[in-house]
Amino acid sequence: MKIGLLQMDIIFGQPEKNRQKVKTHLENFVRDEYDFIVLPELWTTGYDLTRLDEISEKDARHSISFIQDLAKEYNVNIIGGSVANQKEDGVYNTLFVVNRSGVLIHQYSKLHLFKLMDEHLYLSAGTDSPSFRLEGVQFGGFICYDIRFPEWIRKPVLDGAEAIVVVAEWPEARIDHWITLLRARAIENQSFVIACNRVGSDPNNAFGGNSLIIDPWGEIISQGSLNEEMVTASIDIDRVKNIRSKIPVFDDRKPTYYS
Ligand SMILES: NC(=O)CCC(=O)C(=O)O
Repeated sequence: MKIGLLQMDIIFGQPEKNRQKVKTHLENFVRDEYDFIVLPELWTTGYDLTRLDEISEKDARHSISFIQDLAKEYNVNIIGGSVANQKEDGVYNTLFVVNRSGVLIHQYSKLHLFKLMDEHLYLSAGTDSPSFRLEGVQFGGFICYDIRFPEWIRKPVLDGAEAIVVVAEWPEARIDHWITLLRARAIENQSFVIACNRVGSDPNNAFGGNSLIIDPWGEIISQGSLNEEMVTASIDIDRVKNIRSKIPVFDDRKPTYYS
């Protein structure tokens, strides 16, 4: 299973320019025949939250159909990062997943809003399940700040997830937390972690790249730099079974004592 994390810089508040950027990157990289491409959090708008009324999309329609076309054209599954998704009752930060045939198979709106970046003032928290299944693999899909809540990441894993996908705009100032938390989520859940962060900066933050593909033993298989690039790795999902049989954490849990 070949994965590509599109660790891009995001042009602040310019959805059309960002879509063009993604298109160009895919044109340049598709020859490598990926199975999964992952985009970062809020990749159309960045954190231009004060202008969301103007630049967010009704039901994320435009970006979803854009990703659907790319998925079909390049025969690749796309975890379409997240986009600012305008609904009747507010704007959500929504991750969506499109399969190779261009079918939208999953949506998840960020549950934990990050006050330090003003999300609670402009965005609404979602209530969706993070679980989805694609190409015979069970996934949990999360957005940035969510990784600080291990009990939330655990949920899809208890439902059978073997890989955890994360899309993010994580600042460079806390990049040690990003790496440490993601390695911990991989080790404690004995799952692959596939995490795409952005690079570059906006008026408030410089972002830390370091997109990561981590195996279920916690080893980093591939790590991004601070530059715009495609971070890639091929993973063998059977490694999950192998690690889980070596240290049977899931058999040894004592959930009756945990609440
Ligand atoms: N976009 C986010 O959710 C950022 C989360 C973050 O920076 C953190 O430290 O947590």
